[in-house]
Amino acid sequence: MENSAEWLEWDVARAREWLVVPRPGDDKYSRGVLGVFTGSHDYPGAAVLGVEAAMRTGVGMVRYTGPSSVRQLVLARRPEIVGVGGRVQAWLIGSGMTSSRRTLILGGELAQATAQGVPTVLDAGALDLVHEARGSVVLTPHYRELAEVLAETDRRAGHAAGKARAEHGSPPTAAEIAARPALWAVRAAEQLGATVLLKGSVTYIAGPDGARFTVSGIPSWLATAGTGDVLGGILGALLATRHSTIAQDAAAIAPIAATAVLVHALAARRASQGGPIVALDVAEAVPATIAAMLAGD
Ligand SMILES: NC(=O)C1=CN([C@@H]2O[C@H](COP(=O)(O)OP(=O)(O)OC[C@H]3O[C@@H](n4cnc5c(N)ncnc54)[C@H](OP(=O)(O)O)[C@@H]3O)[C@@H](O)[C@H]2O)[C@@H](O)CC1
Ligand SMILES: Nc1ncnc2c1ncn2[C@@H]1O[C@H](COP(=O)(O)OP(=O)(O)O)[C@@H](O)[C@H]1O
Repeated sequence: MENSAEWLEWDVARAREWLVVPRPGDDKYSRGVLGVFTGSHDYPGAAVLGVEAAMRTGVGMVRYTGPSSVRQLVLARRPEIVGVGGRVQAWLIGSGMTSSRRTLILGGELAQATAQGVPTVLDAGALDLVHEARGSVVLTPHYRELAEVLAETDRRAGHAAGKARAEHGSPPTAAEIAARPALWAVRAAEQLGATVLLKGSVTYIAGPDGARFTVSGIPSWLATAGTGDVLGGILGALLATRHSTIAQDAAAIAPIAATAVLVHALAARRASQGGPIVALDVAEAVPATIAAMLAGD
Protein backbone atom coordinates (compact mmCIF):
# COMPACT_ATOMS: atom_id res chain seq x y z
CA MET A 1 0.00 0.00 0.00
CA GLU A 2 1.30 3.45 -0.92
CA ASN A 3 2.32 5.56 2.13
CA SER A 4 0.60 3.09 4.43
CA ALA A 5 1.39 5.24 7.47
CA GLU A 6 -1.09 7.81 6.18
CA TRP A 7 -3.97 5.35 5.90
CA LEU A 8 -6.13 4.44 8.88
CA GLU A 9 -7.77 1.01 8.80
CA TRP A 10 -11.42 1.58 9.78
CA ASP A 11 -12.85 -0.59 12.53
CA VAL A 12 -16.09 -1.25 14.38
CA ALA A 13 -15.19 0.95 17.35
CA ARG A 14 -14.73 3.96 15.09
CA ALA A 15 -17.68 3.11 12.86
CA ARG A 16 -20.09 2.82 15.77
CA GLU A 17 -19.77 6.55 16.45
CA TRP A 18 -21.24 7.30 13.01
CA LEU A 19 -24.29 5.06 13.32
CA VAL A 20 -27.37 6.95 14.45
CA VAL A 21 -29.85 5.31 16.83
CA PRO A 22 -33.32 6.90 16.74
CA ARG A 23 -34.51 8.58 19.94
CA PRO A 24 -38.04 8.80 21.38
CA GLY A 25 -38.50 12.32 19.97
CA ASP A 26 -37.61 11.34 16.42
CA ASP A 27 -39.95 11.04 13.47
CA LYS A 28 -39.33 9.91 9.90
CA TYR A 29 -38.24 13.37 8.81
CA SER A 30 -35.88 14.07 11.70
CA ARG A 31 -34.17 10.74 11.06
CA GLY A 32 -33.37 11.89 7.51
CA VAL A 33 -34.86 11.39 4.06
CA LEU A 34 -32.80 9.93 1.22
CA GLY A 35 -33.60 10.90 -2.35
CA VAL A 36 -32.80 8.10 -4.79
CA PHE A 37 -32.40 8.58 -8.51
CA THR A 38 -31.11 5.26 -9.86
CA GLY A 39 -31.95 2.50 -12.34
CA SER A 40 -32.89 2.58 -15.99
CA HIS A 41 -34.70 0.52 -18.59
CA ASP A 42 -31.53 -1.55 -19.04
CA TYR A 43 -30.62 -1.87 -15.35
CA PRO A 44 -33.76 -1.65 -13.19
CA GLY A 45 -32.39 -4.11 -10.63
CA ALA A 46 -29.75 -1.67 -9.44
CA ALA A 47 -32.51 0.63 -8.18
CA VAL A 48 -34.24 -2.19 -6.30
CA LEU A 49 -30.97 -3.21 -4.66
CA GLY A 50 -29.93 0.31 -3.62
CA VAL A 51 -33.35 1.15 -2.18
CA GLU A 52 -33.54 -2.15 -0.28
CA ALA A 53 -30.10 -1.51 1.21
CA ALA A 54 -30.89 2.09 2.13
CA MET A 55 -34.09 1.12 3.93
CA ARG A 56 -32.37 -1.77 5.73
CA THR A 57 -29.72 0.70 6.95
CA GLY A 58 -32.38 2.59 8.86
CA VAL A 59 -33.33 5.85 7.17
CA GLY A 60 -36.50 7.83 7.94
CA MET A 61 -37.82 7.71 4.37
CA VAL A 62 -36.68 7.03 0.82
CA ARG A 63 -38.05 9.21 -1.97
CA TYR A 64 -37.47 7.33 -5.21
CA THR A 65 -37.77 9.64 -8.23
CA GLY A 66 -36.06 7.62 -10.97
CA PRO A 67 -37.73 6.45 -14.21
CA SER A 68 -41.40 5.56 -13.69
CA SER A 69 -41.08 2.05 -15.18
CA VAL A 70 -38.34 1.32 -12.64
CA ARG A 71 -40.40 2.83 -9.83
CA GLN A 72 -43.01 0.08 -10.27
CA LEU A 73 -40.36 -2.57 -9.62
CA VAL A 74 -38.95 -0.71 -6.63
CA LEU A 75 -42.46 -0.36 -5.19
CA ALA A 76 -43.17 -4.04 -5.73
CA ARG A 77 -40.20 -4.90 -3.52
CA ARG A 78 -40.49 -1.96 -1.08
CA PRO A 79 -43.96 -0.42 -0.71
CA GLU A 80 -42.48 1.85 1.99
CA ILE A 81 -40.87 4.16 -0.57
CA VAL A 82 -42.46 7.44 -1.55
CA GLY A 83 -42.51 7.93 -5.30
CA VAL A 84 -42.93 11.69 -5.42
CA GLY A 85 -40.28 14.36 -5.08
CA GLY A 86 -39.89 16.59 -2.02
CA ARG A 87 -37.32 17.68 0.52
CA VAL A 88 -34.44 15.28 1.11
CA GLN A 89 -31.36 15.37 3.33
CA ALA A 90 -29.09 13.37 0.96
CA TRP A 91 -29.10 11.96 -2.57
CA LEU A 92 -28.03 8.66 -4.13
CA ILE A 93 -27.71 9.02 -7.89
CA GLY A 94 -26.52 6.96 -10.82
CA SER A 95 -26.42 3.23 -9.98
CA GLY A 96 -27.85 1.31 -12.94
CA MET A 97 -27.48 4.27 -15.28
CA THR A 98 -25.03 4.98 -18.06
CA SER A 99 -23.84 8.51 -18.67
CA SER A 100 -24.47 8.31 -22.43
CA ARG A 101 -28.18 7.42 -22.11
CA ARG A 102 -28.78 9.33 -18.90
CA THR A 103 -28.78 12.79 -20.42
CA LEU A 104 -31.38 11.84 -23.01
CA ILE A 105 -33.82 10.56 -20.46
CA LEU A 106 -33.34 12.44 -17.25
CA GLY A 107 -31.14 15.48 -17.80
CA GLY A 108 -33.25 18.22 -16.21
CA GLU A 109 -34.37 16.31 -13.16
CA LEU A 110 -30.87 15.10 -12.41
CA ALA A 111 -29.46 18.59 -12.69
CA GLN A 112 -32.03 19.78 -10.16
CA ALA A 113 -31.08 17.03 -7.71
CA THR A 114 -27.35 17.66 -7.91
CA ALA A 115 -27.86 21.41 -7.55
CA GLN A 116 -29.67 21.14 -4.19
CA GLY A 117 -26.44 21.17 -2.21
CA VAL A 118 -27.20 18.24 0.12
CA PRO A 119 -24.63 15.42 0.53
CA THR A 120 -24.73 13.33 -2.62
CA VAL A 121 -23.48 9.87 -3.58
CA LEU A 122 -22.59 9.74 -7.27
CA ASP A 123 -22.29 6.17 -8.56
CA ALA A 124 -21.87 4.43 -11.94
CA GLY A 125 -23.55 6.50 -14.69
CA ALA A 126 -23.63 9.71 -12.64
CA LEU A 127 -19.96 9.87 -11.64
CA ASP A 128 -19.22 12.60 -14.18
CA LEU A 129 -21.81 14.85 -12.53
CA VAL A 130 -19.12 15.62 -9.96
CA HIS A 131 -18.33 18.60 -12.16
CA GLU A 132 -21.84 20.04 -11.72
CA ALA A 133 -22.84 18.94 -8.23
CA ARG A 134 -23.15 21.44 -5.39
CA GLY A 135 -22.44 20.46 -1.81
CA SER A 136 -20.47 17.50 -0.52
CA VAL A 137 -20.05 14.63 -2.96
CA VAL A 138 -18.91 11.04 -2.48
CA LEU A 139 -17.91 9.20 -5.65
CA THR A 140 -18.11 5.38 -5.55
CA PRO A 141 -16.18 4.13 -8.61
CA HIS A 142 -14.51 0.83 -9.30
CA TYR A 143 -11.17 1.02 -11.16
CA ARG A 144 -12.62 1.28 -14.69
CA GLU A 145 -15.08 3.93 -13.64
CA LEU A 146 -12.40 6.01 -11.93
CA ALA A 147 -10.28 5.84 -15.09
CA GLU A 148 -13.25 7.17 -17.08
CA VAL A 149 -13.93 9.99 -14.63
CA LEU A 150 -10.30 11.08 -14.62
CA ALA A 151 -10.11 10.93 -18.41
CA GLU A 152 -13.21 13.13 -18.66
CA THR A 153 -11.78 15.51 -16.04
CA ASP A 154 -8.55 15.67 -18.00
CA ARG A 155 -10.43 16.44 -21.22
CA ARG A 156 -12.32 19.28 -19.55
CA ALA A 157 -9.39 20.76 -17.62
CA GLY A 158 -6.79 20.03 -20.29
CA HIS A 159 -8.76 22.14 -22.69
CA ALA A 160 -8.59 24.96 -20.18
CA ALA A 161 -4.93 25.82 -20.88
CA GLY A 162 -3.48 22.39 -20.06
CA LYS A 163 -3.44 23.17 -16.35
CA ALA A 164 -4.51 19.74 -15.07
CA ARG A 165 -2.05 17.92 -17.33
CA ALA A 166 0.79 20.02 -16.01
CA GLU A 167 -0.22 19.34 -12.40
CA HIS A 168 -1.29 15.71 -12.56
CA GLY A 169 0.16 14.14 -15.74
CA SER A 170 -1.88 12.05 -18.18
CA PRO A 171 -4.98 10.32 -16.82
CA PRO A 172 -4.37 6.73 -15.66
CA THR A 173 -5.72 3.58 -17.26
CA ALA A 174 -7.85 1.19 -15.21
CA ALA A 175 -4.82 -1.14 -14.97
CA GLU A 176 -2.69 1.68 -13.58
CA ILE A 177 -5.36 2.46 -10.98
CA ALA A 178 -5.57 -1.24 -10.04
CA ALA A 179 -1.80 -1.29 -9.56
CA ARG A 180 -1.75 1.79 -7.30
CA PRO A 181 -5.27 2.33 -5.91
CA ALA A 182 -4.14 4.33 -2.87
CA LEU A 183 -2.28 6.83 -5.01
CA TRP A 184 -5.14 7.30 -7.46
CA ALA A 185 -7.83 7.56 -4.81
CA VAL A 186 -5.89 10.45 -3.26
CA ARG A 187 -5.17 12.16 -6.57
CA ALA A 188 -8.78 11.86 -7.62
CA ALA A 189 -10.05 13.33 -4.34
CA GLU A 190 -7.67 16.27 -4.68
CA GLN A 191 -8.37 16.83 -8.35
CA LEU A 192 -12.16 16.52 -8.09
CA GLY A 193 -12.61 18.18 -4.68
CA ALA A 194 -14.79 15.26 -3.59
CA THR A 195 -14.52 12.23 -1.32
CA VAL A 196 -13.51 9.21 -3.39
CA LEU A 197 -14.50 5.71 -2.28
CA LEU A 198 -12.48 3.47 -4.59
CA LYS A 199 -14.00 -0.01 -4.50
CA GLY A 200 -12.04 -3.26 -4.45
CA SER A 201 -10.96 -6.06 -2.12
CA VAL A 202 -9.28 -3.29 -0.18
CA THR A 203 -11.46 -0.19 -0.45
CA TYR A 204 -9.80 3.22 -0.19
CA ILE A 205 -11.63 6.30 1.05
CA ALA A 206 -9.84 9.58 0.39
CA GLY A 207 -11.26 12.99 1.28
CA PRO A 208 -10.30 16.29 -0.37
CA ASP A 209 -9.36 17.49 3.15
CA GLY A 210 -6.69 14.79 3.57
CA ALA A 211 -8.80 12.02 5.19
CA ARG A 212 -7.40 8.57 4.32
CA PHE A 213 -9.23 5.40 5.39
CA THR A 214 -9.05 1.79 4.26
CA VAL A 215 -11.34 -1.16 4.75
CA SER A 216 -9.54 -4.49 4.27
CA GLY A 217 -10.58 -8.08 4.78
CA ILE A 218 -13.67 -7.67 2.58
CA PRO A 219 -14.97 -11.15 1.63
CA SER A 220 -14.27 -11.91 -2.03
CA TRP A 221 -17.75 -13.45 -2.31
CA LEU A 222 -18.77 -9.79 -2.76
CA ALA A 223 -17.37 -9.90 -6.29
CA THR A 224 -20.82 -10.47 -7.77
CA ALA A 225 -23.25 -8.27 -9.71
CA GLY A 226 -25.13 -5.63 -7.79
CA THR A 227 -23.14 -5.50 -4.56
CA GLY A 228 -21.86 -2.04 -5.47
CA ASP A 229 -25.48 -0.90 -5.84
CA VAL A 230 -26.11 -2.19 -2.30
CA LEU A 231 -23.11 -0.23 -1.01
CA GLY A 232 -24.53 2.93 -2.59
CA GLY A 233 -27.78 2.45 -0.68
CA ILE A 234 -26.02 1.91 2.65
CA LEU A 235 -23.90 5.00 2.12
CA GLY A 236 -26.82 7.18 1.03
CA ALA A 237 -28.79 6.20 4.12
CA LEU A 238 -25.90 6.92 6.49
CA LEU A 239 -25.39 10.35 4.90
CA ALA A 240 -29.10 11.17 5.29
CA THR A 241 -29.15 10.14 8.96
CA ARG A 242 -25.99 12.19 9.63
CA HIS A 243 -27.04 15.23 7.60
CA SER A 244 -26.87 17.73 10.45
CA THR A 245 -23.33 16.65 11.39
CA ILE A 246 -22.27 17.04 7.76
CA ALA A 247 -23.89 20.48 7.53
CA GLN A 248 -21.67 21.60 10.42
CA ASP A 249 -18.52 19.92 9.15
CA ALA A 250 -18.10 18.40 5.70
CA ALA A 251 -15.11 16.44 7.02
CA ALA A 252 -17.68 14.01 8.45
CA ILE A 253 -18.26 12.64 4.95
CA ALA A 254 -15.12 10.47 4.80
CA PRO A 255 -15.65 8.61 8.12
CA ILE A 256 -19.30 8.09 7.18
CA ALA A 257 -18.18 6.63 3.84
CA ALA A 258 -15.70 4.33 5.62
CA THR A 259 -18.49 3.25 7.98
CA ALA A 260 -20.70 2.36 5.01
CA VAL A 261 -17.94 0.18 3.53
CA LEU A 262 -17.44 -1.58 6.85
CA VAL A 263 -21.19 -2.20 7.30
CA HIS A 264 -21.27 -3.59 3.72
CA ALA A 265 -18.28 -5.89 4.33
CA LEU A 266 -19.58 -7.16 7.66
CA ALA A 267 -23.07 -7.72 6.22
CA ALA A 268 -21.48 -9.72 3.41
CA ARG A 269 -19.56 -11.82 5.92
CA ARG A 270 -22.71 -12.40 7.99
CA ALA A 271 -24.72 -13.38 4.90
CA SER A 272 -21.98 -15.54 3.45
CA GLN A 273 -20.86 -17.63 6.43
CA GLY A 274 -18.07 -18.72 4.10
CA GLY A 275 -20.33 -19.52 1.13
CA PRO A 276 -21.69 -17.72 -1.93
CA ILE A 277 -23.99 -14.71 -1.66
CA VAL A 278 -26.10 -12.55 -3.95
CA ALA A 279 -26.39 -8.80 -3.58
CA LEU A 280 -29.82 -8.91 -1.99
CA ASP A 281 -28.47 -11.23 0.74
CA VAL A 282 -26.05 -8.46 1.71
CA ALA A 283 -28.83 -5.86 1.95
CA GLU A 284 -30.95 -8.21 4.05
CA ALA A 285 -28.06 -8.83 6.47
CA VAL A 286 -27.57 -5.12 7.19
CA PRO A 287 -30.01 -4.74 10.15
CA ALA A 288 -28.42 -7.58 12.17
CA THR A 289 -24.97 -6.30 11.23
CA ILE A 290 -25.74 -2.82 12.54
CA ALA A 291 -27.28 -4.27 15.71
CA ALA A 292 -24.09 -6.27 16.32
CA MET A 293 -21.90 -3.23 15.65
CA LEU A 294 -23.93 -1.13 18.11
CA ALA A 295 -23.63 -3.90 20.68
CA GLY A 296 -19.86 -3.83 20.22
CA ASP A 297 -19.55 -7.27 18.61
N1 LIG B 1 -28.82 -5.89 -11.43
C1 LIG B 1 -28.47 -4.72 -11.95
O1 LIG B 1 -29.30 -3.91 -12.35
C2 LIG B 1 -27.05 -4.38 -12.03
C3 LIG B 1 -26.68 -3.16 -12.58
N2 LIG B 1 -25.41 -2.77 -12.69
C4 LIG B 1 -25.15 -1.52 -13.37
O2 LIG B 1 -24.56 -1.81 -14.58
C5 LIG B 1 -23.95 -0.65 -15.09
C6 LIG B 1 -22.60 -1.02 -15.66
O3 LIG B 1 -21.69 -1.30 -14.61
P1 LIG B 1 -20.45 -2.28 -14.82
O4 LIG B 1 -19.49 -1.99 -13.75
O5 LIG B 1 -20.91 -3.68 -14.92
O6 LIG B 1 -19.97 -1.88 -16.25
P2 LIG B 1 -18.74 -1.14 -16.84
O7 LIG B 1 -17.93 -0.33 -15.91
O8 LIG B 1 -19.25 -0.42 -18.01
O9 LIG B 1 -17.87 -2.41 -17.27
C7 LIG B 1 -18.01 -2.96 -18.48
C8 LIG B 1 -16.68 -3.64 -18.69
O10 LIG B 1 -16.80 -4.98 -18.36
C9 LIG B 1 -16.21 -5.76 -19.38
N3 LIG B 1 -16.91 -7.01 -19.48
C10 LIG B 1 -18.22 -7.20 -19.71
N4 LIG B 1 -18.51 -8.51 -19.71
C11 LIG B 1 -17.34 -9.16 -19.46
C12 LIG B 1 -16.99 -10.52 -19.34
N5 LIG B 1 -17.89 -11.51 -19.43
N6 LIG B 1 -15.71 -10.82 -19.11
C13 LIG B 1 -14.77 -9.88 -19.00
N7 LIG B 1 -15.06 -8.54 -19.09
C14 LIG B 1 -16.33 -8.20 -19.32
C15 LIG B 1 -16.33 -4.94 -20.62
O11 LIG B 1 -15.30 -5.28 -21.46
P3 LIG B 1 -15.57 -5.62 -23.04
O12 LIG B 1 -16.64 -6.66 -23.09
O13 LIG B 1 -16.02 -4.31 -23.63
O14 LIG B 1 -14.25 -6.08 -23.50
C16 LIG B 1 -16.17 -3.52 -20.09
O15 LIG B 1 -14.81 -3.18 -20.04
C17 LIG B 1 -23.85 0.32 -13.93
O16 LIG B 1 -24.82 1.31 -14.09
C18 LIG B 1 -24.17 -0.55 -12.74
O17 LIG B 1 -24.75 0.19 -11.67
C19 LIG B 1 -24.35 -3.56 -12.08
O18 LIG B 1 -24.25 -3.02 -10.79
C20 LIG B 1 -24.67 -5.04 -12.07
C21 LIG B 1 -26.04 -5.32 -11.49
N1 LIG C 1 -12.32 -9.52 -5.04
C1 LIG C 1 -13.07 -8.80 -4.20
N2 LIG C 1 -12.94 -8.94 -2.87
C2 LIG C 1 -13.69 -8.25 -2.03
N3 LIG C 1 -14.63 -7.34 -2.40
C3 LIG C 1 -14.79 -7.13 -3.71
C4 LIG C 1 -14.02 -7.84 -4.68
N4 LIG C 1 -14.42 -7.43 -5.90
C5 LIG C 1 -15.38 -6.52 -5.70
N5 LIG C 1 -15.61 -6.34 -4.40
C6 LIG C 1 -16.59 -5.42 -3.80
O1 LIG C 1 -17.85 -5.69 -4.41
C7 LIG C 1 -18.51 -4.48 -4.75
C8 LIG C 1 -18.67 -4.45 -6.27
O2 LIG C 1 -19.14 -3.19 -6.69
P1 LIG C 1 -19.24 -2.81 -8.24
O3 LIG C 1 -17.94 -3.05 -8.90
O4 LIG C 1 -19.82 -1.46 -8.31
O5 LIG C 1 -20.25 -3.91 -8.80
P2 LIG C 1 -21.74 -3.76 -9.35
O6 LIG C 1 -21.72 -2.61 -10.32
O7 LIG C 1 -22.02 -5.07 -10.02
O8 LIG C 1 -22.64 -3.49 -8.20
C9 LIG C 1 -17.66 -3.36 -4.19
O9 LIG C 1 -18.10 -3.03 -2.90
C10 LIG C 1 -16.25 -3.98 -4.12
O10 LIG C 1 -15.45 -3.40 -3.10
